[in-house]
Amino acid sequence: MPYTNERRIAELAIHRASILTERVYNSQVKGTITKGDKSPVTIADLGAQALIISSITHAFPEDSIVGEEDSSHLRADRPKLDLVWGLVQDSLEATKDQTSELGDIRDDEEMLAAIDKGNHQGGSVGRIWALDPIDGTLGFLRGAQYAICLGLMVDGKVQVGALACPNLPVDPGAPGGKEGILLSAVRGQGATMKPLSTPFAQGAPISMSSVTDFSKARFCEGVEKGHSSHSEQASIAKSLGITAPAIQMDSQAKYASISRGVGEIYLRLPVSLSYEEKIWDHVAGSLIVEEAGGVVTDTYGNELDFGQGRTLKTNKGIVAALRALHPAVLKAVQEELKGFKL
Ligand SMILES: Nc1ncnc2c1ncn2[C@@H]1O[C@H](COP(=O)(O)O)[C@@H](OP(=O)(O)O)[C@H]1O
Ligand SMILES: [Mg+2]
Ligand SMILES: [Mg+2]
Ligand SMILES: [Mg+2]
Repeated sequence: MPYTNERRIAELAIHRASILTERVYNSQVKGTITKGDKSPVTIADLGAQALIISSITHAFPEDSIVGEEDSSHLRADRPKLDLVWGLVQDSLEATKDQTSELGDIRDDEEMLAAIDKGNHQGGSVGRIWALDPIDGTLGFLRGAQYAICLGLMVDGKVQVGALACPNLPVDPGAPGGKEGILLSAVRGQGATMKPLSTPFAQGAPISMSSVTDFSKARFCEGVEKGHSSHSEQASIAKSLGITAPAIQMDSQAKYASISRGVGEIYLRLPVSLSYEEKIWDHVAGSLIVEEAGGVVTDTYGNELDFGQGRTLKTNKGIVAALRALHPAVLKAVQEELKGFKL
């Protein structure tokens, strides 16, 4: 089957990174830095990016990588660099049985170089991985949902996607139970899920819910009001006859959630006309939802065009829904946004 090895390496790489992010999540020291756009990045984002990029480079040395972060802050801050290098070494040690498949990192210089290999500009030619080492950094800092997200685009089209959601329950029916899931998909081969604690296990196929009655449907949205318009999303839900309150969570855990039947719709309506969605915020999640029986478009009803560079330049917002519900959801979105100058 095509992309079997890419899927396996993607799953193992994000699992390896999750050992580091969970260690930081459970510790007091997050080492938060505020980036130029005022958003936060932590030592966990940087360590996870290093581990994943070095794993991908080991397995597929010819491939390019678009990663969210860069090493500039670490190069200017020796104590933070030492902290990240220590965490990376611990995670390499914890996964040393995977060194032949995922490779090693010899020293802190090699770690910094791995982080910076994510500086590719993207585009519609060749094999390009898109990586979000921690999606939902604000959720991560709040002790809520976050996701480690990795996908492979070939000539601008997503072919492989993998998501680790360390804080989603393994059994959605038992929210207090064991946490941590690993989802993946290959285009045309379906989506699967397994506990994050068993990355070598065979994943179980997942599919979206079969609820087609809006009065029983649920929609997901982000927590951050600055990232999507809650008021417009509420008004759309009302116009569709949705009565259940919105399921709010940070990160691509929303895509993970609807792809395994918890919620039927994910809306991300733009709050500003100028913001361009980043490809790493959608590559993995959108493929997993499509392979689980959903449709993902922007608010114009257009496919997401991942071949435009590091951002989804030609798209605005996200409308993800169960295939049978998508046309009605899109119509309601477009009605609501009429005055917004789409
Ligand atoms: N104005 C904006 N509109 C939409 N998304 C935004 C935004 N500002 C930041 N984001 C993105 O929203 C992502 C989190 O999504 P959500 O709000 O669904 O949890 C962030 O990912 P990171 O946390 O990886 O930086 C960031 O890329
Ligand atoms: Mg960020
Ligand atoms: Mg993100
Ligand atoms: Mg991120």
